[in-house]
Amino acid sequence: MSEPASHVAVKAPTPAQQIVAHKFGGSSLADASCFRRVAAILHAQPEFRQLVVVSAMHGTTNALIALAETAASGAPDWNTGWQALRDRHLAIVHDLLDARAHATLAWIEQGFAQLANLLGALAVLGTPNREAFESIQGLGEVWSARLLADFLAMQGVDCACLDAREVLVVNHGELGAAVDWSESGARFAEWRARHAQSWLIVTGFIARTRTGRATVLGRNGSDYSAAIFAALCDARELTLWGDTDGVLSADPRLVPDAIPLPSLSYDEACELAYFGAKVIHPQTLTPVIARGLPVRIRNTFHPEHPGTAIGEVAAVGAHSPPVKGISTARELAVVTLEGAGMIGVPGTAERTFGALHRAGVSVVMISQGSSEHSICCVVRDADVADAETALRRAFAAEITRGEIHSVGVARDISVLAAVGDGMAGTPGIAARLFGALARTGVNIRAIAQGASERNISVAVASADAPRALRAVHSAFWLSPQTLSIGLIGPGKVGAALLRQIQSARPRLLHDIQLDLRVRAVATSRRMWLGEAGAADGWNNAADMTCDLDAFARHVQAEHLPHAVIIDCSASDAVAQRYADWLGAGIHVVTPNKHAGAGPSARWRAIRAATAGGARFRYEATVGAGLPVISTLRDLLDTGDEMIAIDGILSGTLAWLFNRYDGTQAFSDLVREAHALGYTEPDPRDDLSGTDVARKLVIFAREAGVELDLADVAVESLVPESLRTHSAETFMDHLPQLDAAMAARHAHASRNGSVLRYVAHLDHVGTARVGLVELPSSHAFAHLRLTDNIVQFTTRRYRDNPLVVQGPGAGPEVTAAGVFADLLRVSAALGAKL
Ligand SMILES: NC(=O)C1=CN([C@@H]2O[C@H](COP(=O)(O)OP(=O)(O)OC[C@H]3O[C@@H](n4cnc5c(N)ncnc54)[C@H](O)[C@@H]3O)[C@@H](O)[C@H]2O)C=CC1
Ligand SMILES: N[C@@H](CC=O)C(=O)O
Repeated sequence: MSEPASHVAVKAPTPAQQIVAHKFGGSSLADASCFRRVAAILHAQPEFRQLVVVSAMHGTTNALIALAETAASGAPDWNTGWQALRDRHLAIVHDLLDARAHATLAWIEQGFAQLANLLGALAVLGTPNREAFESIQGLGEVWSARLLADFLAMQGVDCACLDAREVLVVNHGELGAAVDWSESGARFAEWRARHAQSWLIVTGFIARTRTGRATVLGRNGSDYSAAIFAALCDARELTLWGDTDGVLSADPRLVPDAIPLPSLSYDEACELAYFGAKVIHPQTLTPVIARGLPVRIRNTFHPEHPGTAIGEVAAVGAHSPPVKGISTARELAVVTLEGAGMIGVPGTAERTFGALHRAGVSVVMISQGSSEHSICCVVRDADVADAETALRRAFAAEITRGEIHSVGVARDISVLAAVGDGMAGTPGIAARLFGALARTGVNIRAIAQGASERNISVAVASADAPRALRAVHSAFWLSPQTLSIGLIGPGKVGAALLRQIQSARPRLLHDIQLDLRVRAVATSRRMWLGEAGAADGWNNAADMTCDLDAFARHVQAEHLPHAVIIDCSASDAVAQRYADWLGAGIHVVTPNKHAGAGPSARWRAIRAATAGGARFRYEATVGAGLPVISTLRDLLDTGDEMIAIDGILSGTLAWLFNRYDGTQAFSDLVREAHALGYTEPDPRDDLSGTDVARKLVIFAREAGVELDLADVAVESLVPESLRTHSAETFMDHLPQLDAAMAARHAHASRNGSVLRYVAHLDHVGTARVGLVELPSSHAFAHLRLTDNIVQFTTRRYRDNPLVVQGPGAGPEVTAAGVFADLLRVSAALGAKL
């Protein structure tokens, strides 16, 4: 009787004895210096025994396929391409092996002679021949493996080179090339018995069929070869060397700040590998998973980087996010079968997918609502006509009877999938995904999530895919929350805002991963469109005429999820654009009062345009940096009712009347206020009371009181004679204000009063602004500098009104108010504020 298995003395190799496997892709073997780099990496490994699987040199396989196609088409000019490929290989041999190159040159020449024979035969046949094609396609791996082996041997390495076609036997089936493990294992053991060298260099991509014909393993075949040979050698670990620092969290061409993932489980790697993360093909993982072999993805050009470790369970650290990465696939289509005839009928799904199978159509994603009224799937765009025809044929009878009323097709679709083992059992993942898509204005066409909860896939229009990908990537904190910002009006407030953003950017990026990118700046005459993070250099940029359409298009970049326009002008023409921008999903932040106090029809259109989700924030239009609009909103939102609003709403007029004591000219003070940046671009807007009247209209509309600028009774301090001049002429004639102001001041002083420009609004729409004499005991008489004061009398604050007081003008405080609005928009978009 044989001993129980547990007592059999198995002498397992110690880790030190076990072989480690490496695979180098084509980009790692592009030229002689790449070969040297690969050799240096291998020499740096601590392991004594190494298996090295190689791809063809970069571009060789495509060149061979092109040559085979040219020859098979009967075109005589394959010779030029053949010569170029031969010259490239010979040049690398000369560079790598110098005087010791004779033997290598001899086999390279032989190899190219063999290629010439095969191409000649194809040219004579004039038709593509699979056997010849596959022989030709695989030559690049034969050459690169032998060349690396010769180079290592020259360096004194004890190595053997294996042409995988000697041992690796595969059958081609529906799932691709399937390994005949028993025959391959026996052949490899036999070959190994004759080759005891400690380093083995093996050709990737190529194999033989059972009948001994040369064949190839298909897309990413070298990775698959590496996994197969690692399994045959019972390797301890497999490293796939490429040109990225591991598997990235998203396609870096679409998400430039995609991050390398430190670890993934096999399941996560399979999910991510399917689309987007092209660094590993799922097929590669099959032999690896079966043996629990750890895999590492590393960068040949950055070998110090640890890359991504793939194993049975991803290393879970404190910072392991539930979503590891987002993959995307383009060029897809949604096919929908719809009709009441499907409800409760068993076999509809079987018939649908059977028909697609028979038509050779691969199904990328499936979704069916529980009503069973429709079933939809995503297929490759190239297959969509076949899919539609197959379904129409399969359900012809039901379509004729009206039981199925449509086979719908939507093209230009991309699928985006959020992937991570940590998603399973974690509530809120889908909400965050869908919320991110909603906030960036992306419509979802179909949704699928398997019960493994490891992957949520959504189908979206391809035009939306880059924006959707970036939004979702940042929603899961895989990259910063990025806002593409355009600033209109880099005057006093705008310039202060640019400085504030510039100085806060590093902190926001580091602390809360919020990336505020000022990518466009416009004045009325010129604009700058760029990519920089804070528009530092816009002043030196070449002049470009201002075109607000081009400006908005640039700000709403396809590759950035959120766009914000900040209007720091005082322009009515700019305010006219808000509704369009908001309607297009661009958020608007502004201290410009022309929208809030403009024609009421336009105001309603602006508010209506926010229905799609774009935010409109305008706190700095009243009280500059003071929280007055938000205070009123909070009162009303919590059920309070506005009875009256009284106050001093102009920083300029507050400052003027706080300073004016009759001893100096009023006009000198106005000039000073202008220079300090308190006044409107045209100081008459302040002196005429219009600016205060606008603020009152903004308050009224916020409180739900219908009011237009014309409804406000306004006392202007600008004499009739100066109302129609240009702003410059007005400033020249300012002293014309002095006599009247001196008289008003003297009168107030005689009464023991002070002059203050006050505003009053009540819930029935009474609105007036004007200069009044107040007793020196009045609360409004004790303000400092540019202080505004706003007194809210409400149902709750009837006897003792709620008062907000503080600086109400000046570039810095106003810019801070605008900045706070920008951060509120960022928070609404998901920033961790
Ligand atoms: N200065 C302050 O204390 C406060 C200002 N505000 C508001 O902030 C805004 C800016 O004020 P300031 O910076 O003081 O004015 P400013 O005159 O210094 O700057 C205005 C800027 O807007 C630009 N601009 C004008 N028309 C334009 C157009 N059609 N297209 C593009 N750009 C245009 C100008 O070139 C200039 O760069 C105004 O709406 C003002 O009412 C609000 C609260 C306080
Ligand atoms: N010119 C305005 C600026 C703020 O709106 C003022 O003085 O209040």
